[in-house]
Amino acid sequence: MNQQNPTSPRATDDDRVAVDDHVRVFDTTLRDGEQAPGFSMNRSQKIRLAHALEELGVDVIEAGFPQASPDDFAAVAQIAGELRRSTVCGLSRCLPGDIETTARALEKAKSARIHLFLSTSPLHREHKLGMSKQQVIDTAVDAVRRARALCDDVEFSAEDALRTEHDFLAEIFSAVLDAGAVTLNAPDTVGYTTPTEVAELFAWLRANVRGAERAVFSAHCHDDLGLAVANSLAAIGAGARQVECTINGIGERAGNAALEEIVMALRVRAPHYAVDTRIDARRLYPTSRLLSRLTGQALPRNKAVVGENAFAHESGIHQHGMLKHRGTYEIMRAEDVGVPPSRLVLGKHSGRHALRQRLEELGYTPDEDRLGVIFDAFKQLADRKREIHDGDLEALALGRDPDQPGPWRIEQLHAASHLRGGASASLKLRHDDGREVSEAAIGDGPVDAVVRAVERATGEALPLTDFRILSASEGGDAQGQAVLVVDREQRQWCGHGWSTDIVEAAALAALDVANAIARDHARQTRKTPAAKVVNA
Ligand SMILES: CC(=O)SCCNC(=O)CCNC(=O)[C@H](O)C(C)(C)COP(=O)(O)OP(=O)(O)OC[C@H]1O[C@@H](n2cnc3c(N)ncnc32)[C@H](O)[C@@H]1OP(=O)(O)O
Ligand SMILES: CC(C)C(=O)C(=O)O
Ligand SMILES: [Mg+2]
Repeated sequence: MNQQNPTSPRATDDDRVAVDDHVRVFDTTLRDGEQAPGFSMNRSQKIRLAHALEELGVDVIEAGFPQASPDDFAAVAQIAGELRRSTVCGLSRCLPGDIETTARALEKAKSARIHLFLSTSPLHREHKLGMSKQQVIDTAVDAVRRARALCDDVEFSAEDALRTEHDFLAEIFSAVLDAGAVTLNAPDTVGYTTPTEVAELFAWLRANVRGAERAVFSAHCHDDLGLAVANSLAAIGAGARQVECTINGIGERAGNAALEEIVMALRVRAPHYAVDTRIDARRLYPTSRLLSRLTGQALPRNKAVVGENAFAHESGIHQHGMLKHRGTYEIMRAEDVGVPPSRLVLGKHSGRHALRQRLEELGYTPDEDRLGVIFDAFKQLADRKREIHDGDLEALALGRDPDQPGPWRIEQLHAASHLRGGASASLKLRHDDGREVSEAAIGDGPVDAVVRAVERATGEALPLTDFRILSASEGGDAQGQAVLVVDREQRQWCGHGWSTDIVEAAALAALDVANAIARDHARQTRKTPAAKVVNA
């Protein structure tokens, strides 16, 4: 591959242009994020996310690429008309038609930006655009002038900047700055650069672009080598004062730099970076969850800052430390990024300290001998199940069979799929208090029907936000694990069911949630204190 190896002259400290300590957050979830396969959103979803981004405190929202389609135009126009605090930006090629369309889409914005881009690297100039260096400069300058005639705030991006010759990059940035651009973006379009290289480039540009003191330099890093956040931070360290990023790091190919990671790196390591954004970090988790829900794309559990495991601890040694002082194993507080308080997950790696703490929170105070018996049973159970839930613990504490924590148990189940779509299910449940209930329901498929039947029989609404079947063992008679997530009363309930029959696994998972809700209501009547991790 024809990789450029541009020289990397270094700027001396004396050459540097003074910069302020505000890093502008330019969010491109609705443009670069949305253009990646699997992440497209309809207009009303985009509007919803745009409002959430404004609430989050994003400085600039790239709302779309108005020339791309009538719907993209309409979404950008509606976002421009509705937002009042964030600048609304539209992406545009360096073509008169694109620029006019983008300006029209932004007409109603309180604060608007046209974002022009044109490739500058030799590979793109030669093979993609078929343009000489001079043609690239002339096209960019002409476009910036046209855009400035329609909008005061114009950003220019040199696409594939990180594989562009440094002196050509400085030349084109100087020219577009003269023509009226305000923000100069040097994107690592293909995620090729490294932190050292990107820092050298930004320092060099600040020293060598004519009029650099008037410009805001911007970084836009892709994650092809998993370096997007590190590269963005390195650019900020070298004077970039705008960072382009996306919620959950979604974006073209491996994605863009994750907004929540950059924001929290700058905040957690504040003395190191000495700059900050205006993001309300407590909105990070809700915004991340909203995006996942809108796109239907779940996050990996171990995703930094906003993943399910980011503030969860299962291993005994960590839990012991957390119970003494949470700074032992956490560098930021869950509540500061809007995540519900840290939780100790009980599983096969947990120890007695965490077990005792959770039992006490549930209202059980076993003596040392009894705790030892419960702990042995807990370890055996944990070897079979991935996570131990409160219902399991209560059953162990009460000496009941933890696989059937109740109060509802399935006595009979029947489900059938119908030939031209649809399915029905009927079941009989028995309650610990002796009641027996039989119910039937229809649904889009057998899983839907069985969940509806559990709802009717238990009287608990189960609005599903996620349903998955995982293979829990191997071979032809593999056990399936159904995982079912319900959002209710501003809480998330997660149920599990195991069976070789996936419909039965789904019924058990639905019953697991209905039982957990029923037990929670019973517990609240007993006024048991809520779980918490000891202070920092
Ligand atoms: C790095 C990035 O993320 S850039 C943004 C990428 N995002 C997208 O492409 C999503 C939206 N895109 C689209 O909907 C379509 O590509 C459209 C509507 C913009 C254009 O569609 P078409 O006119 O059919 O062109 P197509 O996409 O096939 O090819 C791109 C054309 O734009 C030209 N082009 C590419 N970048 C630029 C630019 N920055 N300035 C001017 N022209 C450009 C190409 O040379 C090519 O021109 P040609 O048609 O004269 O050969
Ligand atoms: C349009 C530009 C900024 C881009 O997305 C890229 O180069 O990655
Ligand atoms: Mg990009």
